Amino acid sequence: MDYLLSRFDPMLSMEGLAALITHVWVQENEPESLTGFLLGLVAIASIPIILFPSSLGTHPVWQSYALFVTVILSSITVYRLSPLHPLARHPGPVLCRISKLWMAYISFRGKQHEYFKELHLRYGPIVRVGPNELSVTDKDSILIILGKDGLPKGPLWQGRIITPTSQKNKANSLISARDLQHHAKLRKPWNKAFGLAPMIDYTELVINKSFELNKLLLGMCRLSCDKTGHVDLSKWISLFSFGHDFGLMTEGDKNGIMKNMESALLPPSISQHIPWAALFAVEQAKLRATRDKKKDLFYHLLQNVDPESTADPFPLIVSNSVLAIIAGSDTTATTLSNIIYYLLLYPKYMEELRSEIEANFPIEEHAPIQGDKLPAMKMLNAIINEALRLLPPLPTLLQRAVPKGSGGKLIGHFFIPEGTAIVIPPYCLHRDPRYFSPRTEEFWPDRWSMDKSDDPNFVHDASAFIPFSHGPANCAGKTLAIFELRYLTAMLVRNFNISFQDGFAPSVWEENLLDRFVFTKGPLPVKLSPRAL
Ligand code: HEM
Repeated sequence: MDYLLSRFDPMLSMEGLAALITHVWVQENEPESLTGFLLGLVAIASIPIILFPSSLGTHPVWQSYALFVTVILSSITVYRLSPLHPLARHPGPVLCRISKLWMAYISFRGKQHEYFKELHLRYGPIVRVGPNELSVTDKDSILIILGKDGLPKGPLWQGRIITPTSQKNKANSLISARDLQHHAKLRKPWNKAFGLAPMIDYTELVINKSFELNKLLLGMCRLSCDKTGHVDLSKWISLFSFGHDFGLMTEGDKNGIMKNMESALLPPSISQHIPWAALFAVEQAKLRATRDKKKDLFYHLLQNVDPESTADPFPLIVSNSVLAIIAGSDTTATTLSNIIYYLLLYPKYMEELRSEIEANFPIEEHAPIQGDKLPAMKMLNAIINEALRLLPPLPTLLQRAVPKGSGGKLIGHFFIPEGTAIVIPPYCLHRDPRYFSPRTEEFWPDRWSMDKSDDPNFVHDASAFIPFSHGPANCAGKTLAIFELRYLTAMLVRNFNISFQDGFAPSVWEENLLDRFVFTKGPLPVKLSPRAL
């Protein structure tokens, strides 16, 4: 005893105690600012040093800090792995249960969607993918989590806040609004801006943009002596989608905006901020506010601004222009490129689709592609759906969270404690044989037109098909996106013969798809020749 007392060090003992108390406090009160949190830790760890300076005679100061860090990390690890943790009953890899750092690494590698699929295969429909996070692939949970009376957005939006330039812009960003009422308020102008009348204006803009792309591609074919253009179709499709009348298709990406945007998707997929986008948005907003009178999305959003909530529409248009660019361009461009990729991989469907398009808009007669006929074209829509099923452009992180103070939520047989984040990964649901089989992993558009009664083993559960998410925070631009997908696919397939360039290994396309919250893609080198000049 005397020996123990003689070895007792008040500074180190208090350091250990401070670390345990800090862990308990952090558990209850999640810090919002990383800098504030780190400064707080240094301040707490310094208290024992200030109170017991005499101990410094026997220990260097760094030992005191090292002990604090070791105790707090060990305490967190033990608690997260222990049966005392509220999510202890849910299976998941040890590294995921200990820390989010492991998932940040997986995210960095870009194959998060495949990792989630492996986890669900190994552990079942509910997997613990983070210390306080679950991933769920039971389709019955979709309504409970994403539906009308579902949960607000999850903590990932805390870190992904776009337009961080000012509080005003933050408060106006629809996609990162975590409070249900605030989200509903911000969503109203978007819903109106995608109503029937505005959609007529947008379809005209999409048709003009498609003509522009058609003309550019034809021009490239004409330039070569064999009338065959060698192009990276993925790049041109991106210019088309991102172009949204920013002149990128005709002038090219002179300022590297698109390139910047793609590289800017990596940091937020790990830590989360895209400041350059705010600058571009401010430019766009100025342009819109001063001289541009086109009846595009910005025009309609401004028309529907709630005058009580935003006297000055500028912050609204800034955050919305970033949102429209980010939410709408990569998603549409990747899906369009995926559709062409699958059609090149499965020429049978290219031919069937071409016959359907020709039957409606014969190329010899120069019949214009009519938007109102597209929804009834079975093969066209089956092909689009099948590409969205296999490669949903937002593959993994549809995230919601049980709010603190709510008391928790019952999801099926499971009670989910407050503070838990829940992910519904479309990529995993879409490739789950419980919902789509047979040929679950194959591109098989016919599944969309088959009659269930033809084959008792045939499963096609469209309620598990959620490329645009579900509920009050689903994709606001879905109608526009679907129109763009239908129109441009029909135009390209009718007007051009398309094939992979020699030497391009098609498998590289899927290898290059990286899950950076939305998919980013690599080049799609194709040969194009006009079907009628
Ligand atoms: C193929 C194309 C597209 C796909 C697959 C897609 C998919 C999605 C998904 C999965 C979400 C997330 C919803 C959630 O967290 O539950 C979303 C949100 C959103 N999308 Fe799209 N999107 C596409 C194109 C577009 C376009 C063209 C626009 C508009 C220009 C757009 C605007 C938005 C907006 C504003 C949100 C946020 C909605 C909210 O938080 O209420 N999207 N989209």
